[in-house]
Amino acid sequence: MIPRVLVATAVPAEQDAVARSFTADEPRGTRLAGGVALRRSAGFDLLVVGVGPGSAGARTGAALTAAALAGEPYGLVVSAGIGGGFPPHAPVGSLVVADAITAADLGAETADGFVPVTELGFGTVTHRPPETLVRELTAVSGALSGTVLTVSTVTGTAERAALLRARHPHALAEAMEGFGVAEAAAAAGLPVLEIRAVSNPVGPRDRAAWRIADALAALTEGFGKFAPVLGSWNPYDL
Ligand SMILES: O=C(O)c1cccc(C(=O)CC[C@H]2O[C@@H](n3cnc4c(=O)[nH]cnc43)[C@H](O)[C@@H]2O)c1
Repeated sequence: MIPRVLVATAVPAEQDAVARSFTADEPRGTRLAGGVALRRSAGFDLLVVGVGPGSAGARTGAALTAAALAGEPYGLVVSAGIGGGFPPHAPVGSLVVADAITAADLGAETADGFVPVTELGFGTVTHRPPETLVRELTAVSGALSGTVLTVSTVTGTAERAALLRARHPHALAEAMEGFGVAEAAAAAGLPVLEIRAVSNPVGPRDRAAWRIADALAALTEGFGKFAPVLGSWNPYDL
């Protein structure tokens, strides 16, 4: 059976960019418990989950639970939107499909440096999307694949960017929702993907220079190529 797909974006502009890739049918809205608005388009359900991992995790979890209780469970969850790219690995305008979704700052600072929660005996800091699906998506789109970090604070200095790359050598991008969405998916026993279109370099803050329109266009173009793969993906190919 073809899995139902939930696509979580932080803000409506990102949702619109995803929806623009579906030329086939008109979206229709549904209201879930707690006032969560769900937009249904071309077989995909699109949900605005807010900025940051807490909001993203809570709203994604609510939508997954509501769907399961209604007897229409999802089979796949996608965190999508714009993000910062680590230069020169992920240039502005490029598209990144996460092969690992990692909480970059979930842990403790010690005299010997940062310690992730897993080394303190708690939880997880990384979720891994299905390898076969990541391979197929990069093959159809030319997207990059690597680690996407989830941060609660947008990186604003070259020093912080270098520190994150030193700690996570496979990191291509950072954003603020992926790990929250992934935690909700994992709690529901579902696979997760994260897709980011790079709007700005990770490094010294220059918000005026963010190329948001270019990144949103890249997201639309990328989703146009991803949608047929996601729509026909068989979870048993995991
Ligand atoms: O102002 C707009 O038109 C607009 C349109 C779409 C999105 C935005 C956002 O500001 C979304 C914030 C969202 O972006 C992610 N993001 C982007 N760059 C970074 C970064 O360098 N580090 C961390 N996160 C980044 C993040 O996921 C935010 O939720 C505005």
